[in-house]
Amino acid sequence: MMRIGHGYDVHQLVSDRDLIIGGVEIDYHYGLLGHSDADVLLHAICDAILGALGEGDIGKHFPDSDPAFKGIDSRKLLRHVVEKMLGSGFRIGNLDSTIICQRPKLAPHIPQMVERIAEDCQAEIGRINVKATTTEKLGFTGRGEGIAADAVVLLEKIV
Ligand SMILES: Nc1ccn([C@@H]2O[C@H](COP(=O)(O)O)[C@@H](O)[C@H]2O)c(=O)n1
Ligand SMILES: C[C@@]1(CO)OP(=O)(O)OP(=O)(O)OC[C@H]1O
Repeated sequence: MMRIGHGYDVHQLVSDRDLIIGGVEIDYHYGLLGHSDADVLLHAICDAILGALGEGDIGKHFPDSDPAFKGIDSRKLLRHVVEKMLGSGFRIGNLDSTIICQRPKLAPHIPQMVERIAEDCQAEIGRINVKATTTEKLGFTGRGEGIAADAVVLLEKIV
């Protein structure tokens, strides 16, 4: 049996915050604003896995009203979601994702993001794909007001 899920997230870019995407800290003069570390890609991936499991979304499992999640490393949230997935008898078939970001240039950081996501998902590197695109300076991402990410995941039943 297979299950498909999709996730999408957006965070605002502001000064005085670290920029953490895909579990990787990126040197930049703006960072993403959020209750957690605001890792927009990992949030989209959590939502995709939860969606495939029919388990709602990240806000249901980790409410931003709960101080326990303030400033939390989103890799911890992803690992928690992955434990839930494995506990339900599923593993990652493959995962594809896109970071929608005008600046900074993300390509040099993508291999490290893939490594960390694969580790947290308990999946082989070959099952994980991360892409980046600008929006040719159009829209809120193009103006550098925020970064968006989306993710699609296929889960396979463990036999
Ligand atoms: N923040 C970004 C956005 C894109 N890239 C890479 O640039 C290539 C071209 O992007 P388009 O917007 O023209 O689709 C693509 O290969 C992206 O991986 C990037 O490194 N950082
Ligand atoms: C992750 C959580 C919880 O700290 O906070 P944020 O970092 O604001 O992120 P968001 O994508 O709005 O998702 C859900 C939240 O509950």
